[in-house]
Order: sequence, then C-alpha cells, then structure tokens
Amino acid sequence: MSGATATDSTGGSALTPPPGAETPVRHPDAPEPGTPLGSHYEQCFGCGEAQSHGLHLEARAGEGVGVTAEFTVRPAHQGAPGLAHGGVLVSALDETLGSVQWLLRTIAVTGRLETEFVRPVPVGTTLHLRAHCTGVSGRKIYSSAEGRIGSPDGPVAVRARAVFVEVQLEHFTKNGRPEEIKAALDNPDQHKVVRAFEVNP
Ligand SMILES: CCCCC/C=C\C/C=C\C/C=C\C/C=C\CCCC(=O)SCCNC(=O)CCNC(=O)[C@H](O)C(C)(C)COP(=O)(O)OP(=O)(O)OC[C@H]1O[C@@H](n2cnc3c(N)ncnc32)[C@H](O)[C@@H]1OP(=O)(O)O
Repeated sequence: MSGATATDSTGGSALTPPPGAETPVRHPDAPEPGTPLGSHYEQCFGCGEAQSHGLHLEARAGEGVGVTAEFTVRPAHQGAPGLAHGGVLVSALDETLGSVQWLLRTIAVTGRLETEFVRPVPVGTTLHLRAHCTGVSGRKIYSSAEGRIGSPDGPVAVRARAVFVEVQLEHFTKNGRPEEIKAALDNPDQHKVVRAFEVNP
C-alpha cells in the first residue's frame, strides 16, 4: 500500500483534522492544570474506582486542551507472561484521549482509534500518558496521545490518534442496559459529572 494516510468511507484522512477544522478551545470553566479529573463513571473499566480489574487510570487537567494520566500495569492486565495486553494499552489510551472531554466540556464517544505499539510494557510499569485535542470539525473531535514508560520523560511505549464523535446524553440512556442506566441516574455522584458537562440528565 502506498501513502501513510488512512482513508475510509467518511472520505479523506480519517484521523487528521480536515482543512477548515477549528482550533480546539479550552472551556472557560475547565479545571486548572494539575487538577485531578476523577472518574466519569465508577464502573468504567478505564477510570472507575469500583471496577476491581479495571485500569484505575488517574487523569489530570494539563495545559491547553490536554491531559496527563498514569496507569500501573497489574497482573490482571497481562497478554503474554509479564507483559501488558495490547488491548489493555489501547483502553488506557482510549480513556486518556476521552478525558480531553473534561477540558472541552463535550460528551463524545470514540469513533476511531489507531494505536502504534512501540515497546513492550512489563507488569509493574507505570505508564505516563498524555493526550491533547488536535482539532474540532462539527461533531468530530480529533486527538492524539502517547504513553511513556516509568516517567513523563521515559521511553515511548505507545502512540495513538483518534476521532471522537460528540453525542447527547441519550446516547447512553437509550443504548445502555437499563439496570446500569437506572443505577447511574440514581447516583448523585453521576449527576455531578453530568452537570460538569452542562447537560441535563
Ligand atoms: C447516564 C450515564 C451517563 C454517563 C456518561 C456521562 C458523562 C460522560 C462524560 C464524560 C466522559 C469523560 C471521559 C471519557 C473517557 C473515556 C471514554 C472512553 C470512550 C469510549 O470508549 S466510547 C465507547 C466506544 N465507542 C462507541 O461505542 C461508539 C459507537 N458508535 C456510535 O455510537 C455511532 O457510530 C457514533 C455516535 C460514533 C456516530 O453515529 P451518529 O449517527 O451520531 O453519527 P453521524 O453518522 O451523524 O456522523 C456524525 C459525524 O461523525 C462522523 N463519524 C461517524 N462515525 C464515525 C467514525 N466511526 N469515525 C470517524 N468519524 C465518524 C461522520 O462522518 C459525520 O461527520 P460529518 O458531519 O463531517 O459528515
């Protein structure tokens, strides 16, 4: 195959902001740089504190429309002996990229996510991730991320680019299993998260 640009049925380059895309703007009420973002849902595999085998990824607001995050690889996250499963690393990237929404105050879901695995990541490693928004075009939010081993300046282990697509709260309430939706809507902490995104539950 020639060319380095992925194309698809949406036309053009799938993961690069199209010509005319807007420069992302940090929301005026976005948390200050360094502020922990917390979990958007306690059962989230990526950030939920109640998800025992989850990643327990902890993200913080960064500069501009960016975030930083850490995730420590545990034995439950293995693919090969002593190494993180690639899909788990993609989840960590997805979660970090998704956390950029806290800076935009937009609710969006992953439409497309491309990952480059640069180095194996041993169990016990703390992966230092960072992600930032690269452009906004209509409902499409473009972003990129990287994860480094051991420290924010450590060797790069993973890189990713993604397109998230903005959705309304109904995306979850209409499509999620009713038991979990009811429990989430009954949880005052969930209401706080939704309010932070300026949408009515
Ligand atoms: C009650 C509980 C509430 C809980 C939530 C509350 C708050 C959450 C708040 C914050 C979250 C904070 C942090 C989040 C952290 C991590 C999150 C992890 C994220 C995930 O892990 S999330 C799971 C995986 N994800 C999915 O489960 C998506 C499944 N999928 C769909 O639900 C639809 O497929 C959808 C919605 C994507 C599109 O459907 P649609 O009908 O709305 O879109 P439509 O066709 O109108 O397209 C509109 C424009 O998007 C372009 N477009 C469409 N699809 C595209 C694609 N795939 N790639 C690139 N571009 C795409 C079109 O080309 C068009 O572009 P254009 O306007 O330029 O033509």
